[in-house]
Amino acid sequence: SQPGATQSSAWPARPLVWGDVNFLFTTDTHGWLMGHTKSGPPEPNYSADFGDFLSFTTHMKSLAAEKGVDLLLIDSGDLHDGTGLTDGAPPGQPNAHESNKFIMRLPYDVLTPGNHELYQYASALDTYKSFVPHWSGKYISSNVHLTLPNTTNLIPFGSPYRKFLTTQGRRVTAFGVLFHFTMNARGTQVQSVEELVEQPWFAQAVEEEPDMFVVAGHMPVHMEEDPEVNVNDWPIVYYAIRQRHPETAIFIFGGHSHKRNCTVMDEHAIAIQGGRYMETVGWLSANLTEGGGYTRRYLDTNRNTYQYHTGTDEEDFDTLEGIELTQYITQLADVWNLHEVFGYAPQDWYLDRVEFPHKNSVLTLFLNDVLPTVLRLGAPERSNIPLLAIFNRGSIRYDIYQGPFTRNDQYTVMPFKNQFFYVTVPWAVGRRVVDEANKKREDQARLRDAMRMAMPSLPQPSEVPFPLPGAQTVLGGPKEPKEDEPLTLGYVTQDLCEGYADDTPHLSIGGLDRADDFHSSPPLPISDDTLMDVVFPSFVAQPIVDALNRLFPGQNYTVAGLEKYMKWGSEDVFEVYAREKWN
Ligand SMILES: O=c1ccn([C@@H]2O[C@H](COP(=O)(O)O)[C@@H](O)[C@H]2O)c(=O)[nH]1
Repeated sequence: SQPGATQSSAWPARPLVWGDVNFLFTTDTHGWLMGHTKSGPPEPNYSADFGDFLSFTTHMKSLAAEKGVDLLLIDSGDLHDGTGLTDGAPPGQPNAHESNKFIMRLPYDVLTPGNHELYQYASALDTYKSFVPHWSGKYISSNVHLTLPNTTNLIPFGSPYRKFLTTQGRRVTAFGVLFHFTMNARGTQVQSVEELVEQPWFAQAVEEEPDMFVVAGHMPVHMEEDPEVNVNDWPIVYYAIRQRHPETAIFIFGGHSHKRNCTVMDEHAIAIQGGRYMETVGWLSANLTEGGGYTRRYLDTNRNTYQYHTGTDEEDFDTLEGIELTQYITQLADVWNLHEVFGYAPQDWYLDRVEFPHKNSVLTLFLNDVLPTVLRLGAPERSNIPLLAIFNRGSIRYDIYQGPFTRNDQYTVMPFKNQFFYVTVPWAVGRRVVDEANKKREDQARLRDAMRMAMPSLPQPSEVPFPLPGAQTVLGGPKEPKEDEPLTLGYVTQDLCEGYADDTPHLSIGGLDRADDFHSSPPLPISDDTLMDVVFPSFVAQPIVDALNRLFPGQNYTVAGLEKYMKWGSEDVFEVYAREKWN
């Protein structure tokens, strides 16, 4: 792991149960290739870096070969937007250009893009040119297309599908599916999942019966409250395959909601996903031959986990390639100055453990102090005009831990490069913008729910042989800790499949389901006709402009007509604040 990373003191509770077909899977890694290096709990649980992960997968592939079984490695997308390694490149270089070279060192069998691969055309194009070719067909994007500069023809972003033989000779048909993402950059195209399954090439690819279908997709395997994340179109893919092949094994690997979860779809189909930020490596094993059945496990990403499951120790765990990758990651972090300290955070602030406006919520810190401070510093000439700052919750991505606050931390909290725009309106209008913008989101969610109700519901699994024979230890609810075994803080997963699936038992860190909605700074004691500046990030300019036009008819606001509030963008905000207040 990276120099200075605090190692975990926790260990897995029981060995993995291997089947004849096994999977390791990642999703929503968002650039956390350095691992989590802080000492505040639960960070040490996730302290392995991508070099460690490479050593782990190498040992696991060897174990699979020794056992004469298959082991496939899958990723479900969102490789960048989340740390300095992916987003801290010098100006002009597309996100993830360097970090993608690290990912290319891993022996993935199937990868697929997430929505973050498509926000910026420059990164999408760079992925297409510098990353996709390396995978020789393993990077699959069944419903994503792109146009090359100065052309109009849509071409597949990755391969539309992949048919291959596993090392043990099993025939696999694989697809890669992204939810119907609509905020993608001009020059990229995402087909809806309904449209995808109607394509003649899709029907043709599905026609021939393989030993198993493997579908990696950037959509959650469960329903979510938040309309931005509640994009579970898996039943459409599932039915498209099931109609033709009633009993063929289907393995679905989801993502996007940043949670661990699992759904049994029928006796021969299961959908599962790991969490986010390289905190989880998922494990799924199945017997295709002896009466079926599955086991699953959510592994914490630390060296204890990796060594325990590969029967290695500090002496023989690291492979040369793993050590080399760790060193390359360290070097890039040094070259990009990611450990430069901007200030010292006086306490922890959490994203998901407490609710806004709790004093330990990173959202509270951001709205009540960070944003007002930085906006005032950034536009001193407007400091006599009252200010309402609006932001979208999804732009804040992680906790802040007490101690040195570095350039890398700035990217883990707020990686996006969005400008701040403003309009000057009477307070009577300004105070209603946030509610109005959120109302529209709720309307869209209701519409989507109505469409979903029109879809056939999933069959109830009957007598699903879960888990594999020999895996009984996995059942029976959370493992009781031994009296002398102190539990560390971490995830305690309750997914939709049978039994207990966390690999290492923990005291629950808690976690809240939140919508990615709009928030604003506290109300002002001013009269309705006082003019004020409403400031918001460019990423949400369209919904805010729409809300303003509904509230203030006749003004005809347009995104193109908006002015920048200050020179700093969202990626600078925490640096400016930490230098000002924590230094
Ligand atoms: O430029 C950007 C791009 C995205 N966001 C925020 O991120 C979420 C999507 O993140 P997921 O990990 O896919 O959930 C999006 O809804 C925005 O809130 C941003 O702020 N700026």
